[in-house]
Amino acid sequence: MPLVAGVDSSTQSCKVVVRDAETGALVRQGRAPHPPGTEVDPYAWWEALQAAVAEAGGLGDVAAVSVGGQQHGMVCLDTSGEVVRPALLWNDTRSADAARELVEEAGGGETGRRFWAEATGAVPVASFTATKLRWLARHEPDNADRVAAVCLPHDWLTWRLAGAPGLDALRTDRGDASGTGYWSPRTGEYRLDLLERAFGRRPKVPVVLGPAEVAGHLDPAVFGGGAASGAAGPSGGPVLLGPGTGDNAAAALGAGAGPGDVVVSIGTSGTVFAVADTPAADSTGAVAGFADATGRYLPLVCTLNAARVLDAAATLLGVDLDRLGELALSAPPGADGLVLVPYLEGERTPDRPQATGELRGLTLRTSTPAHLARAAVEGMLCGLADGLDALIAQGARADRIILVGGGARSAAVRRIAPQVFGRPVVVPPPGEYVADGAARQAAWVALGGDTPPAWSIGDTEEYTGEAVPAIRERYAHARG
Ligand SMILES: Nc1ncnc2c1ncn2[C@@H]1O[C@H](COP(=O)(O)OP(=O)(O)O)[C@@H](O)[C@H]1O
Ligand SMILES: O=C(CO)[C@@H](O)[C@H](O)COP(=O)(O)O
Repeated sequence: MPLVAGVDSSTQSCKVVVRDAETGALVRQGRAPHPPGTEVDPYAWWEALQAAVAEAGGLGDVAAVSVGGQQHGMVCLDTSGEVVRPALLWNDTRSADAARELVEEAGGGETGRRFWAEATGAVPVASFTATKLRWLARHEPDNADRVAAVCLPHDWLTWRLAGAPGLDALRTDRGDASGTGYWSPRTGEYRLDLLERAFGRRPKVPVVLGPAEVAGHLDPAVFGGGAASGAAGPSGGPVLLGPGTGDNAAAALGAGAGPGDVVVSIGTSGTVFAVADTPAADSTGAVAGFADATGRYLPLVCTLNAARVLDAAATLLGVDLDRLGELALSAPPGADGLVLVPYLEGERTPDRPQATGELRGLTLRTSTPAHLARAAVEGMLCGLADGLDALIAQGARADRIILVGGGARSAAVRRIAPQVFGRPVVVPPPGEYVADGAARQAAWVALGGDTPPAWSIGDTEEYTGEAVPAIRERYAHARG
């Protein structure tokens, strides 16, 4: 019974699961928080990973480990492998002007957007690594001069697990490479010319591995040495490191998404994505044509405002998340016309990095905690419903909608989602689907084979409900 470990180094926390490689059965798990903010010292992720591994009972008996991580974050390293500056995260919008510049320089308007969509699968927005590099070159030239290599959060953590053995040992995978803005999912090659266009030169980038290739071996020294601390695999051999991937690609693997499935993930980000056999190139910029973790593609829509909209509404009302959900369910569908456009961190889809949130339809009748709670849940879901429309417009089938992420733990979200989406949603048992996907990849690396091992995700629950079109109509009017 070989064991494997999967890591989810996401925006708010690090989660580690240890599972049976063959059956997928959960053996143990751990988690540790990440610091807040959109600019984070990567060593904070490293410390959280170590704490989460310790809580999960160490890695001494696992055959392989894979890391799933928040996408796009810019981790810059100097020639000695030291971090040049804190990482800029996917939800840091300071590079919005850089994104606009890159589109302008490619011809602007539809021409510029089409250029990028065809070259890299996606139109640049502030989230993507290429725009952050442009920002760095413009605003911090001294730091930019020190950059010898650029990589992403999961690449850096995998490299640290290997003992940080020199910049040539940096590895990534197709899924995360596809969120940089300088890698083409269609050709499977870097576009170093576009990296140079963004940054002014070509720092080293990680080698892109195939879905089950070995990225290296766990360094015996990283957890203090000795087999019990994770120095050696169960048979005394080295612990394999999987290629890892971006958190959404890992969630697709963890939730067992297949043809016809659309995954809606409600974490810090809201994402709507499908596994596809062909790459996407949406010049409107709504759908990012990423790659997945199995050799296929992952067309994806991402909003900046998801579970934290619920956190913010709960704070405003002075209640916890369970009470927020009860309040939301006690108000009528449509909240009697109260609409929250929840652009609390600006927004990425639609591309409005400077936007702020708006509450519309306040009356004496709607000025209640229940109405506000309902408007928060509905507003967040409306942003995701727009994403679902965009994905379908790009050819995705949506035979089944699978709801995952921290926000899916809310009964109100699960019950209101069908009214907003106009379709039933399927909810797997509460779990850490990104970490699970990373673990499934690790099992694939450990066991070999052409496809990942077949793991069951357990019994799903289906939530149904009549569509309430007025919710989206009023939202569309309010968001403009
Ligand atoms: N019972 C719950 N009801 C509503 N939201 C919840 C609940 N439990 C967790 N969450 C939300 O989940 C979010 C974290 O989700 P997660 O998927 O772990 O995020 P990330 O992967 O971005 O770090 C938090 O913002 C929190 O509000
Ligand atoms: O930017 C994207 C996808 O393009 C985000 O989905 C990040 O990958 C962060 O994910 P979470 O931490 O919210 O799961």
